[in-house]
Amino acid sequence: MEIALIAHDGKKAEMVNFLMKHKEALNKNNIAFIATGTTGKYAEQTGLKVTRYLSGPLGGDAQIAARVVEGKTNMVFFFRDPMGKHPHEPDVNMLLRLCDVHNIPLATNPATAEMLLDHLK
Ligand SMILES: O=C(CO)COP(=O)(O)O
Repeated sequence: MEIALIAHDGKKAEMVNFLMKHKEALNKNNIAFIATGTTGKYAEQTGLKVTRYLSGPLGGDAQIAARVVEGKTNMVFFFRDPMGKHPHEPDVNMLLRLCDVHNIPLATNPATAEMLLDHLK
């Protein structure tokens, strides 16, 4: 199964904490990780093997949205920063919308991501 990891700048620390906290579970299952560029770099620092796409503002969200549409990505952890303004907001909304269109589980905060992860165990 493929899980996409994405975090806005204000949420990258939460993503790293989440990945560290659940390292064992994430490594135990047969999961392939993909990520937007900078999130992927942070995720790699936790020891995860990650395929990195472009940074969000350069089209990384759109690349991951395409994988969702193609049925390649099975789950999305997108820790959005509700306090931030993002130049690529249309891409962000597109990804969120397409997860709903294709019924792909989407966690926009660590609490929900933990519940999804529990389901995988
Ligand atoms: O902007 C993002 C999501 O919309 C994330 O992109 P980065 O992981 O490259 O910071």
